[in-house]
Amino acid sequence: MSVPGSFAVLRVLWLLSVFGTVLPLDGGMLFPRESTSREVKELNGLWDFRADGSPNRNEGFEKAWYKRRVVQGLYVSLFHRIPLSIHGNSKKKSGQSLWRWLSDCFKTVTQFSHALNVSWVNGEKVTEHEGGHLPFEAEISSLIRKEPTKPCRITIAVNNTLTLETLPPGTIQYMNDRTRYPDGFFVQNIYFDFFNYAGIHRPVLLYTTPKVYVDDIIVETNFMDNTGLVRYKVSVQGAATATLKVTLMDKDGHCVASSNTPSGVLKVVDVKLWWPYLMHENPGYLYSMEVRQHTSTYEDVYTLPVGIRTVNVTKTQFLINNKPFYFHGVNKHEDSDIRGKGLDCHYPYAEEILQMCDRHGIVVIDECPGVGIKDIRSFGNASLSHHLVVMDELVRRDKNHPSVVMWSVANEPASEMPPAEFYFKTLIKHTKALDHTRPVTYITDSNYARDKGAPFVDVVCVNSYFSWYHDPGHLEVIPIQLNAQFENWYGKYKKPIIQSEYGADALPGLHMDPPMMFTEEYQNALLQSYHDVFDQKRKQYVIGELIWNFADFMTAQAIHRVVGNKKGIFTRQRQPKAAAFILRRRYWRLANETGRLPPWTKYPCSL
Ligand SMILES: Cc1cc(=O)oc2cc(O[C@@H]3O[C@H](C(=O)O)[C@@H](O)[C@H](O)[C@H]3O)ccc12
Repeated sequence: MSVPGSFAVLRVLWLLSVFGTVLPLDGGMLFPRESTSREVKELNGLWDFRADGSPNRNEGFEKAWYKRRVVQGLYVSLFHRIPLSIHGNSKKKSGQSLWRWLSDCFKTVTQFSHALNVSWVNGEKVTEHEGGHLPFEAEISSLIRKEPTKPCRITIAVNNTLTLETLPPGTIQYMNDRTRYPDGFFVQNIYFDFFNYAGIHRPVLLYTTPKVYVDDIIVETNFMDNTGLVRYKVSVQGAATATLKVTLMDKDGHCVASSNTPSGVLKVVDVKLWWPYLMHENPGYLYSMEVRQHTSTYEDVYTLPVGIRTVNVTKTQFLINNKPFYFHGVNKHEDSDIRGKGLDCHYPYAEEILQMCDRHGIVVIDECPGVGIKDIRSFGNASLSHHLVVMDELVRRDKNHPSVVMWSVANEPASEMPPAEFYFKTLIKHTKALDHTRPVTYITDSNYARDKGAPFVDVVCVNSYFSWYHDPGHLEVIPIQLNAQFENWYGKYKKPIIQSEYGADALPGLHMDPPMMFTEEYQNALLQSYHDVFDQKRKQYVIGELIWNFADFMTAQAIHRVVGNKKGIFTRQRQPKAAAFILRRRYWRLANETGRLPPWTKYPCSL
């Protein structure tokens, strides 16, 4: 790590807001990978943990906890949930936020030639970041200790308080009626339906680069006939000039194209396109782009997986490689029984998950944490500015994933409110300016006639819960209401439509005939009714159906949540409910109709 002439960079891949300022977005955010010039160390495992429960919630800063190990006798692992909500008592209104402090100490790790001595870093503040869903990093070479035997300490303070201007937004509400609540009692109000976990949820990584290094790579792909076109741009930091060698290799490591310039177009003869699973016998084909830069003193090597594919939208279709693609699958949440929030995630998915999707040909709509924008005050300039930065961060992180075919800027905002028009016009224009190769959407549950942001999206994504939240128990309304939903949206906007959420809660093992709400039979019947309508409309302009939800997940406690949301087709422990079999049969039927099955799928996937 302390190789002479190298930078050490601390990368926090995910935690809830650390301090409160937005950093300017310059530089790349390439996923840290090992190479002959780079080392990566994962700092996962047990961290010391301390919640700041002091009356003004500020003791950690006042007493500079970052100057020593934080100890409370409670240890948490990165991938263990920290099920602390911030409901509780606080004496002072100004200091309502509950900070959690985590520290990790370590000594030299043998595979590195020098001392590995990093911390926050050893009492020195290195960075701060607003927003809990996207990675940030800091260069810490100057803070690394020189003596290899001295332990090093990283301290991170995290705070999951949500305000009107955070993403997701929330409010803190004090309950001042002393006949009903104790002194200082407050609650965190949220407008979304998942548990507001605190803590570090994704890997913290320490990695090195040479002082002159490949900072970013942008890749855009296309093809003509059987020639693939890979337009690329490499940014180098640390030197005004550097010599570059860009080599594109196929799966067998054979060079298929190369260049010596920092930007250009690589031509790939007899290209193997990146195809979604079930659209081709060989889905998820990835080339490797090796970028090798050197000066007289430094050499850096970074290898990026590259899938060559195109995405286009017409009035009625979503085209991948000019072939109609039908979205079908699950929405997933970052939640499971043991880990709580971890790598199996949402808003947005973890980089490791996107890498897996790249490899397997799983198509992803990449959504930012703009969920629960319900209060009109969250459409103000401060919120919008932050939202633009979050989209910068998301596109910067995920732009090179072939699996990511569309950006979603929000989920179920109050898009019928007047300020939503300017808000979404600006946000979508900004996102398109960041990436002109992908369509942009947000997920709406507003009425088609009143939605103010829909004119700006490329694909209309609609959530609806007929015979659940509306007309509960009346499955017979689904054909009429779902048909009307589609006709209304398409009639007004002439854009393709995805049913981005539909579903019903089901308690595993609860049965009734005739079906009643919350039984497995009701969930089945509801899905089947929706599917009948999808089967008519997908011949026209409906381009997808995404079930809510892959698995049951934890939420805030509420009278309509029975230890969390039970709309999973799997339980929170990933055991199937009856609906999982309905979905499996349906997806194989769709695949048989429209797809290309890899040879190994013949068994056990027959209907
Ligand atoms: C009360 C309610 C009514 C309604 O019509 O829709 C709706 C949608 C809600 O959130 C979305 O649906 C999922 C669900 O309720 O199961 C959520 O988990 C998801 O995050 C939301 O996109 C909530 C409540 C209502």
